[in-house]
Amino acid sequence: MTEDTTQPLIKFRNVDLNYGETKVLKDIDLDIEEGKFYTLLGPSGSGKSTILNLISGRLQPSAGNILIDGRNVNGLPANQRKVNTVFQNYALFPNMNVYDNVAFGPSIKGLAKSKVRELVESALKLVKLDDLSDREISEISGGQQQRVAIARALANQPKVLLLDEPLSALDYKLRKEMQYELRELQQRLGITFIFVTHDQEEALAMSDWIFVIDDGRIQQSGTPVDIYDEPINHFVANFIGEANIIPGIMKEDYLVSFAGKDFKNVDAGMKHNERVEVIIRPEDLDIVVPSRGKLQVTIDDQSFRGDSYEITAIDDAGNEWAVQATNPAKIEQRRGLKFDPEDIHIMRLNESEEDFDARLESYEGED
Ligand SMILES: Nc1ncnc2c1ncn2[C@@H]1O[C@H](COP(=O)(O)OP(=O)(O)OP(=O)(O)O)[C@@H](O)[C@H]1O
Repeated sequence: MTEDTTQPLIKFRNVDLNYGETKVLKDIDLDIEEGKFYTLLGPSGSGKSTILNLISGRLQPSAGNILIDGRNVNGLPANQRKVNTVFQNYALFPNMNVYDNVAFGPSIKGLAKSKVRELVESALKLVKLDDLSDREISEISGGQQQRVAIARALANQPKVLLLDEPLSALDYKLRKEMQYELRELQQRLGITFIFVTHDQEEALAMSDWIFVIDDGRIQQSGTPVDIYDEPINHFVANFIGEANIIPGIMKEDYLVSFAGKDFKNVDAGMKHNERVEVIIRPEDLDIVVPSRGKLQVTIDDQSFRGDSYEITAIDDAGNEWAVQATNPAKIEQRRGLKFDPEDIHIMRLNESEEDFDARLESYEGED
């Protein structure tokens, strides 16, 4: 295996941010590489925008170091960083037309008029607004304003584009379209995007890499598939998609006990009889005739979700299971729950991200 010696574009090492006595960010370590789509995902108040503000230079860390391109930027003001931000409210100038909004950044840098024109035209083309450059901001739609905000940031030719919940003001359909467009734009330009959202579906759909933030800490980082399939703790499992989380005991490698029964699974590397939490996603459960079920359940509730039914079933040990099913079930009927060994995911209690990664690597290497 060849060692990857590429230097991350942005590095946080042991970064804290305090407001007086309040610790808003705690011991943040992160690496951002060039040319990828990163997402900071977490609930309101978790610290996502604060991380963006530290990257852009609007805030300075209370402790720790931030490096951009290998250079320590602690204390370096925002206007000296090759970073631009697109805000949730777009922060456009309402009294200027589309062209002038986009031209603002390059113009105040004192570039020649012809160079400004070139940058503006190219940025507007990228977001497909080149035919609206004379329109006033009040004469374009919300989705178009969103694009102007992106074009305005791109006209500054940033190495990194920071996007702070840029889609949250859009309706569902437009939001889906813009998710696709942003992802496509990032891939075409090859510049680094760092995108903030509290919407897990959006994060899973758009990102190369996700940092899940809660309570001022990075809870887990990884690809969307890794985070969905192998959440490190209760918070991540609940926040990313829906999850059934049941207490269990790892009796030995590849054998877990929960709901009063033993099941084969695919996890290893825990202590003998270690207490764990077991996760099974609702879409990985099937409702079957009782004789084919691994667990016996009674149907408790169900609701129609357009493309599926969400069914709640209670097992004989009293655990409640959410099941995503294509067919309806009958309330109070006795049924079986079916799942495969690989659908059972195990979380240790209080495992650090380093230990978690090392354990996954060591037992995945055994196959
Ligand atoms: N100027 C400030 N003074 C004191 N506390 C602040 C200040 N700005 C932010 N905070 C606190 O810092 C924490 C993190 O805020 P931040 O804006 O980074 O969260 P967020 O994850 O981006 O939330 P949201 O999704 O709601 O924008 C919050 O608890 C917030 O109340």
